[in-house]
Amino acid sequence: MNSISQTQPAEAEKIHPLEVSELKNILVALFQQLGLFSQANNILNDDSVKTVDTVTLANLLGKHHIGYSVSKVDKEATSQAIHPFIIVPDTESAVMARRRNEQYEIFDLHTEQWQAISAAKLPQMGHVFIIENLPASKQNIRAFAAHMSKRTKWYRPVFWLSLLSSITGLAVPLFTMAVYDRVIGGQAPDVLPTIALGAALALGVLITTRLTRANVLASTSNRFARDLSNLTFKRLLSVPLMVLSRVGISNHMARMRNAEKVRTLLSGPGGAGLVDLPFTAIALITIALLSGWLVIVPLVMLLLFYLVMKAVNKYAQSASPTISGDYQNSINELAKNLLQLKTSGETDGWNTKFARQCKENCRQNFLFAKRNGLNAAVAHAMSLLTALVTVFTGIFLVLNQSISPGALIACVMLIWRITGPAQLAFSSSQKITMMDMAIKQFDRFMQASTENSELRLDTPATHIPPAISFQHVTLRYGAEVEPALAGVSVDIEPGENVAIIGPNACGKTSMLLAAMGVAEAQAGYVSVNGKNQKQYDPEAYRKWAAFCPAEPDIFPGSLADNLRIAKEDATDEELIAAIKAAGGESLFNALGNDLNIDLLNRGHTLLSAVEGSYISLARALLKQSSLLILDEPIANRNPAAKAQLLKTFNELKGKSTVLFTSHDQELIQQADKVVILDKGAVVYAGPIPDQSAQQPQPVTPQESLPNG
Ligand SMILES: Nc1ncnc2c1ncn2[C@@H]1O[C@H](COP(=O)(O)OP(=O)(O)OP(=O)(O)O)[C@@H](O)[C@H]1O
Repeated sequence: MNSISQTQPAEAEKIHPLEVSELKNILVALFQQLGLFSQANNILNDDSVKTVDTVTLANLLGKHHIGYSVSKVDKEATSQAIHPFIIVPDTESAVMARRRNEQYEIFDLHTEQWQAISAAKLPQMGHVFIIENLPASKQNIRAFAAHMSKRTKWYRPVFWLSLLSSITGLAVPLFTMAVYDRVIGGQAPDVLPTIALGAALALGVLITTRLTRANVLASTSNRFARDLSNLTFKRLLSVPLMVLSRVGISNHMARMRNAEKVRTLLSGPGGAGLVDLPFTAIALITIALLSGWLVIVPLVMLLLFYLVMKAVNKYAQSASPTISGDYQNSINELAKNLLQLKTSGETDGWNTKFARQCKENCRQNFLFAKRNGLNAAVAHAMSLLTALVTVFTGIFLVLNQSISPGALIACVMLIWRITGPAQLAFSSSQKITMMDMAIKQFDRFMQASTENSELRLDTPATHIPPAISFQHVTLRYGAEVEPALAGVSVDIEPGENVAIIGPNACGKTSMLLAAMGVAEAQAGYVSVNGKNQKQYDPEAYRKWAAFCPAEPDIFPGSLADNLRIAKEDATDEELIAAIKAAGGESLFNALGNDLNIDLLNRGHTLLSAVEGSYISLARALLKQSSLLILDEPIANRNPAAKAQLLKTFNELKGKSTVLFTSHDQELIQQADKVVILDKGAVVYAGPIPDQSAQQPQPVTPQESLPNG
């Protein structure tokens, strides 16, 4: 995928907050014009894309791997456009246009024809989405570099500001020289005010350019960090679950933190030092002009500086802490399992482990800090030495009267303008190494395959309950482990209510995850309405299918915030109806019938697991989907909540296809069909067995069903 395509939504966000009429049709037409007919159909048939604003436009281009850029309407940009482009004016409706030879054409949505138009008639105010490359383009293996190059504008002002600041930075040494040689040596005090005024002016310019440049660099690095965070997060969401679960949470956190490392690339003194480094050439040229061959001395010293610092840096890097990752993992684990640890009373072992890691972490960090201290001290000493050697060599030139004393003083002052940035750049070398690693990791991550592809563009028919068929599904979570599902074949009719039951770890959840398309089978497939589930657009499919996990996930915010994750535009009435249908009336009452109370901060009480499960189930019910996939929706409910949930289940019959796992016999009894799993294989699939026909003694159906 081209990284560019995903960098722009944040840019697009601020440009056109209003909904743009017909933008969806324009986007569909654009895809058709680009020859991407499946993608065009995907957008056209996706019910969740009702209206398109510029953010959605950017997201949809990104989703379908179209590389694009957004800028203010600009003749130069549009005249270079190879593909059709979309102009979103500030006031009028959006248009799709293209350049044909020397002429522009705009697309008429009604006649579906291109019509010639003069350049002057194209909207002049607004933003233009230029299509840069199509999905077939080769994957960019240097995603970060590609992203950097998109932000072309930042380095131009930085270049000019740095140049100006380097030139005005010459002022102080040169004025000092003038004072020494002309005012003192030449006995001409009358020129002093002019020199002072010039020096003040130069200093003013120097300070202003430095401040402005610091702002540009800080804002650029923040933009990078923001874009990279967005890109990483989006990519995380589109990587298949199996890949994500193999990698682990700490890695995801490290990835998100990479953006922070990149933030330090340009901001701060290290960044300024790096930017200034090429401009030290100006100081070197000035030294050469003032003192001739004396310039060789700082040049040789700089080479020595470089060699010594390289060795010292290597020495410092060899002490880079290696335990940081493990230490961070321990902290995460500790925070997550604090309650279990306290209740188990087995804290001694953890204490010892944690204290050991803490001590080792401190030891490694101390050693590293010590070596970095040495690094800084050597860099400082080398700077001093360079200045001193220049002074000592220069004295002979002064005594020879080859150069004036003022020129020597100016040269020594200029040496600091060279060694200063060099010192800063060297002291940032650790940051640079870390950032280099972060960039490489980012590039690798951007190459990870995602679930989205041009083969997955069908949108499901969301208004009818689907038929679902598991066809010889075999699913394993790792090469070395037994399959969680082994050749599972089950047919589920539209509107059927199916209970998946069996002992613990028999593969019930895995079957639900396969139906959701988040766990991918290695063999066999799941078909939905006769189509392989993998043909559907993963986002559209999961927007439609309502899933309730066994472990509730509560996000910071209120009950309303937590429920609207499932349906953004749900009314308060819908939210209340959903929480009640999930059996969570008691939770709603406990919250004072207020949807907007912060769940995590209400008097510092936390939600119980069952309260959380009401919210998870309510989220699923809120979607009013024709496909419900529920993992243990009824576990540990009180009788009133359970009765309500049984009623809800009854009401769903025929309207939605429902797959659920449960150990609750009453709920299982309501199902139209049961699938009994054992060690990942189906041992029975069909209507609830008629117990009386099989048993000589009448037994309750509950007794005959496997009880997990
Ligand atoms: N993400 C995963 N990574 C590795 N193994 C997994 C993963 N999820 C499940 N498993 C393994 O797959 C097998 C089936 O697990 P699954 O959760 O599907 O069973 P289950 O019947 O739902 O169990 P339970 O009733 O305990 O919820 C188990 O052996 C489990 O350890």
